Amino acid sequence: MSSIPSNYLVLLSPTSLTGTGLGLFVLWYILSSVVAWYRLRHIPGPFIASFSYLWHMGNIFLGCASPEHIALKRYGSLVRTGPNYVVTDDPNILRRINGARSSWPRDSWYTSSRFDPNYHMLSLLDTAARDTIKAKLTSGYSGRDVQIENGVNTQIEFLVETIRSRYLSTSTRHQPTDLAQVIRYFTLDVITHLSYGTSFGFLAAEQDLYDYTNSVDRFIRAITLSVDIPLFRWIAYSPLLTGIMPKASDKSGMGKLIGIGQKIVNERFQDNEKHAPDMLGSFMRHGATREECVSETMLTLIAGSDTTATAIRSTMLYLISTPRVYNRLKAEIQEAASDNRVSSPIGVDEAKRLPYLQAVILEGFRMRPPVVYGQYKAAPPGGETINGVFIPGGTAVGQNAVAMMRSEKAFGAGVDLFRPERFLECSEEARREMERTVGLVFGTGRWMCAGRTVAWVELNKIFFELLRAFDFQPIYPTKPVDEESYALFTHKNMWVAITETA
Ligand code: HEM
Repeated sequence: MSSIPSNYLVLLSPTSLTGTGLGLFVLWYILSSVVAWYRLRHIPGPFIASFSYLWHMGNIFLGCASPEHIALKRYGSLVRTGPNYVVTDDPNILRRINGARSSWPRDSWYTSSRFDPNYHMLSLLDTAARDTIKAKLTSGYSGRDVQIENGVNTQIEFLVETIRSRYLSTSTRHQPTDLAQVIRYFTLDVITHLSYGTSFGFLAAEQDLYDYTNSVDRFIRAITLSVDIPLFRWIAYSPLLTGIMPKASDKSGMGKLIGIGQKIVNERFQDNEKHAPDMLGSFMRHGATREECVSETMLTLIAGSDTTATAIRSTMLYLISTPRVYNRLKAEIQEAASDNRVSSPIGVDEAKRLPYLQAVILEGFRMRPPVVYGQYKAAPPGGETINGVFIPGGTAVGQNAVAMMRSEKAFGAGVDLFRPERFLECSEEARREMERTVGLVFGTGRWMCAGRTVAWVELNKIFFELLRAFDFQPIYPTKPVDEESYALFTHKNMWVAITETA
């Protein structure tokens, strides 16, 4: 019997097999990186992003996605940020690829907004399936079936009452207040009130119920990695990790909120209670199933709390650090209130008649568009040429909202400065165009944010009511807030002293 020569046995030893495996992996990595680089080599961007996701990973680890995306302006309006990612700050490109008749579907980037086994409107890739579910939800989101303004009024009144009773500083009492957290609780209460007919009571409890906001903060890096990096996305949604995903049976975190939502939905379906004047009632009346109602009401909370909170906190931050703007807005508010031109809380129609308030809201969005980048759509199979640049089929093209909002072409000089006057010192036509561009923070076309009516109602009321009742002063002016940015912003430690309005 012939035996294997000893020099072949050496080749089969564990050390040499590991070495060969490693070598093959390195070879595969180099070849696939070259192939990835080659495909989109004509699109400029950071070199490291042309063959790897390291540019994104760096932003995620350092929490600096916003400044890094703003800095991409130097490469032009179509910039490569990953092997298959391109972002744009050109409003016309975004309108084109997101338009009602566009043939660009959602890229697989969207799947990772899923937080339980069921898909919701935002995570569905199939356009027809997403349109079908959207049709069942539209009346709830748009306010046709839900008294959005009444719901927001109730929560604003409660916020003002709560600040007055708990967070007020006087000449004899110093009461530092973390406005970042107060606003986060407010937006959570608004959205749960509108969705389920009863707020979950974050502000009343004056604490992070079920450790929800803490758990979102703790996992923000892991969540963003699984959103942006295909390999991490695959791992996060593989059967390997189903055990660690949020579950309705969890005692805390997102799972706990899913559990509470599921209980409310189950009770409604048990009693066939379809008439409630909230979003859940509307979804049921328009034929959403029990599972769809659980996922879609939870989505309102995920999509509608930290986004709106970012807009409120950022605008408040710029207001309290810009005395000229603060005083001018305060004067407009006091004049409208003393002339009895406004209700209490102010109505949206009344707020729209206050030009400076409107300019402040737009400028706040411009300085900090709550969704920093993303919303990638996939180029159709044959590819498409945009502004003279060929985009091969399957390339994911997304929005660089922060760079778009800092465009001199769209907003004139001094784009890094908070200056609401830019919306007032121009022709009506120029103002309308700037307003249209700011509106892109909600996306555009067929994919536009479903909850923008809710957000606009909140924003039209909150600054007026906060500044009508109170004055705000940053306690640490050299570091008024801790801010990080991923696909969304996070704000912590926004310590202010709040006093009765002078
Ligand atoms: C200032 C606040 C907000 C901003 C800046 C914002 C921004 C966005 C953006 C950029 C998108 C994605 C658009 C795309 O895919 O191209 C989106 C989608 C969505 N937003 Fe908002 N949003 C805000 C508030 C809200 C609120 C309050 C709600 C809930 C009441 C909400 C619910 C949703 C939903 C359900 C989607 C998915 C829509 C779909 O799949 O068609 N958002 N939002």
